[in-house]
Amino acid sequence: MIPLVSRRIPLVSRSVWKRSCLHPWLRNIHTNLFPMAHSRFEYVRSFEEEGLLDPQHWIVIALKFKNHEDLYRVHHLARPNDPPLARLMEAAVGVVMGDFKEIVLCYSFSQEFNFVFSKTTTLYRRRGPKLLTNVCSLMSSAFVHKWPCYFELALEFPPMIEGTVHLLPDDQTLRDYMAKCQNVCHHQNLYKTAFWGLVSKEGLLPEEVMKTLKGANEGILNELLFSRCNTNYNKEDNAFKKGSITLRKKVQKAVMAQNGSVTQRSQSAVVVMHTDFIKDSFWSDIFVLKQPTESHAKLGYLKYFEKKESLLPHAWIVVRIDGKGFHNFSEKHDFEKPNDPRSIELMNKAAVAVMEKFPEVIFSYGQSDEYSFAIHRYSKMCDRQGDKIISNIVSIFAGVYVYNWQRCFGEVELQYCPAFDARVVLYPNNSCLRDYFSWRQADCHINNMYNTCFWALVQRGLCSRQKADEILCGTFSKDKRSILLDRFNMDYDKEDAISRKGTVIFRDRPRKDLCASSTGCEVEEGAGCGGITVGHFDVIKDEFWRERPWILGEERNATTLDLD
Ligand SMILES: Nc1nc2c(ncn2[C@@H]2O[C@H](COP(=O)(O)OP(=O)(O)OP(=O)(O)O)[C@@H](O)[C@H]2O)c(=O)[nH]1
Ligand SMILES: [Mg+2]
Repeated sequence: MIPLVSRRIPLVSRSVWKRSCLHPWLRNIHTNLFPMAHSRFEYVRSFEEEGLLDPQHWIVIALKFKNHEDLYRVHHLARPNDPPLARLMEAAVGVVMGDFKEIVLCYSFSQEFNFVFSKTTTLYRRRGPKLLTNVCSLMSSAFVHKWPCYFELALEFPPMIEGTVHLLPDDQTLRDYMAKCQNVCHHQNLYKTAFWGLVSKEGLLPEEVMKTLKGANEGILNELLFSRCNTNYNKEDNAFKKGSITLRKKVQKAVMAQNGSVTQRSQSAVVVMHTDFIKDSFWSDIFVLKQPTESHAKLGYLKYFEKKESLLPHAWIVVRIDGKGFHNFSEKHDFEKPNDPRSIELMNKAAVAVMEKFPEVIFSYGQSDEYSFAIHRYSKMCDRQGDKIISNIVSIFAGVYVYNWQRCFGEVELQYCPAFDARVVLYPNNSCLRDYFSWRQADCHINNMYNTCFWALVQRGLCSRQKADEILCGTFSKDKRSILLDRFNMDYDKEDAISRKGTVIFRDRPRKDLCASSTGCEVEEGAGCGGITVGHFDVIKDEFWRERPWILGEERNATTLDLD
């Protein structure tokens, strides 16, 4: 068994943060040592909302691949449906359902996915954004991870997935929701089959086909397929006509005991079916609902069950991404301690990709397994719908993370698909926004100093992890500095800025005259290309912001706080 201390101490930001109240910088502000210090920056946490979902409702996480059309075009996939792509999507759904046992059902077709969490789930205390982004990012990373199993051609770009959360109060609503999705699948697929049928069989241009099919109803489409494309739609593959239903089923499995005898055990397995679940039989025989339900024709009312949260206009939007279970992930992939440059590089690549994809993101800051993105206060990104913003960003981040894994980690194989959660926080003015980033950088500093001492003590064989914790418990920044200097001849300030300060990314300055040396900042070599600068600056001091007033659009009063 791993001693509690090994799980608690190394790089666990929250626990180290709690101890950080002993840091002199914080000590000056608040002398109360326990429980948590209330630094001037820490107040920014009070802007965070949890987004708890009502109890006893089915939770549906609906995802849609936004760059699906580009995927088809760029990778020359078969129209109207590409079978390997469908199998890849099924495999990615399997990964998500394997990780989240609380998902009881998933209905997917084309580029849309509906993951249903059980009514009673208490996963993440039913925090909507956390459920949404974990599922969304895992879907993205699984898609990228599994792509080579289905295609020889390399994947050109990661998926961009937009997600929404739907809260359904009873079994009838769940059935209606699913029926509506299968209806959409049917109509979309019929149209697509007719469209691409005419393009390929008659050599028509897509624009011409669009004109021909304008306003065509189901009967016309069927007839057109039959007479002009020699296709009987009823004989098309059920996987595309009806979509895929993935659910858990009890199956009997033969298990061999130690004495060699074989017994049958009932186990839960994920199965995929392509059936009609508009009919009663699905709900009475396969996915048995507790309440009686019936088939409804009018389903328009379902749109009111989408959880929609419009973010306040003119407020700064911060999206913070955090790796799921990265303590284990880093152990599994043998990350260097306390900081692995490969991991930092990979996180930075993913963050740069987010900034390149979304021009609204004006600034970002990352450390350890987290990244925060500031979206311009006047941005209308995704109509300022919080769930859409976080899902778009987290899907790109996770996809690029996996996409670049080999580039950064070389021979080290990715053992499983990583997931990230994301939350959105609003800040009313520049001052609060700066305090937010100061808070994150202070956290980085505190963790890093602690971890540098901790691993120096442990890795150089001076003591056990438990002993190192005892030595460092209650120490101030100056104590840690002298431990490093006296015992290891390490000057903390000369350690890499990338570890001490984290990584800052911002859109390039319009002024050409600003250079790294004049600001005293440390900029990575080769950074600054493509209109985005990646560096390791101090964003707590005024200097950074004063010299780059275009980032926030205005100046603010000087802050007197410093790290030490
Ligand atoms: N060795 C090593 N570990 C790292 C590095 N970056 C991140 N980690 C690990 O990632 C963890 C991130 O902390 P948390 O986000 O609080 O922990 P978590 O395990 O991801 O848990 P949740 O975020 O709650 O899912 C750290 O505690 C480290 O264990 C690195 O460069 N080297
Ligand atoms: Mg984490």
